[in-house]
Amino acid sequence: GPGHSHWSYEDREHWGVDYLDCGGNVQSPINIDTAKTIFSPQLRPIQLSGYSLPANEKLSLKNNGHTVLLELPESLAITGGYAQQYRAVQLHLHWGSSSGPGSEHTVDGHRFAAEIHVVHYNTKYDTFKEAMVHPDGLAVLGAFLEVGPRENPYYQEILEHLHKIQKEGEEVLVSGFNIAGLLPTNLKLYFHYNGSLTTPPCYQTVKWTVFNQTMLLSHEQMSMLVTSLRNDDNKPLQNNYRMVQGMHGRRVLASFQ
Ligand SMILES: NS(=O)(=O)c1c(F)c(F)c(SCCc2ccc(C(=O)O)cc2)c(F)c1NC1CCCCCCC1
Ligand SMILES: [Zn+2]
Repeated sequence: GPGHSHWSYEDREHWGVDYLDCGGNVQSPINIDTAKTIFSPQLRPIQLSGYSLPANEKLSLKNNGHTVLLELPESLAITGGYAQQYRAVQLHLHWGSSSGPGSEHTVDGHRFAAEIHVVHYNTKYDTFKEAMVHPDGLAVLGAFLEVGPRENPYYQEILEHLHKIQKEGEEVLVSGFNIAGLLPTNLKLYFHYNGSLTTPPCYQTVKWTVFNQTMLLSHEQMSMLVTSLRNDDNKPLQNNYRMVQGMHGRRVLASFQ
């Protein structure tokens, strides 16, 4: 992955020593205080294109020691809701453990069981690496995951492979499917704010969208997510979320009242 020295969620308080941006004022994740959000009717529904991939398209699913990461082709694009076009790079998850939740963003202090991030870059830049150092360079679509009454077939497309990539560095090819199924059906209701990558190098170059509608997985699926993977110390890969960061005067916009 991108060259950076060893870091872990245990020493998250020291990231700012090696990575200056991690100590900045435009950091993510944040607590979304719904009493302080600004209703912004000009925020249009998010529109996705190219998200439905044929089964003969093979995608790399990797345990990188910090999360499970699904590489995405640039044919997936955000074509509505942002001022410019963004194309997909990868998606990954954040989760807790069997004894507690692990979303990165919180809403009114509530931490959800887990959270998906679909990372995109602004196509006005030639490459993702170029884009990720510019303030309008990245767009991440986030959604919360909770336990619900039945199995989620879209998440099963990822979770059913986790037992093959238990160790850090292991990867497997998975068949294409409709990636949009990993995100809420209602793409009109969301929070929007300027923030950062939630991992070193913490670049403050992300326009965040956090959907209001939560994704539901079965209890068995959530358990699969929180127990299958190991980190680079061969310990359980759990609680891979950063603590919420200060707003420093930032406001969160809401596309709904
Ligand atoms: N929430 S987030 O979007 O900030 C985020 C995290 F919180 C993450 F924790 C991660 S994983 C840690 C970074 C990393 C490590 C190894 C590899 C590899 O071996 O391929 C790749 C990445 C992770 F990959 C991402 N997304 C990445 C940010 C890391 C640098 C650029 C890669 C694309 C976006
Ligand atoms: Zn993330």
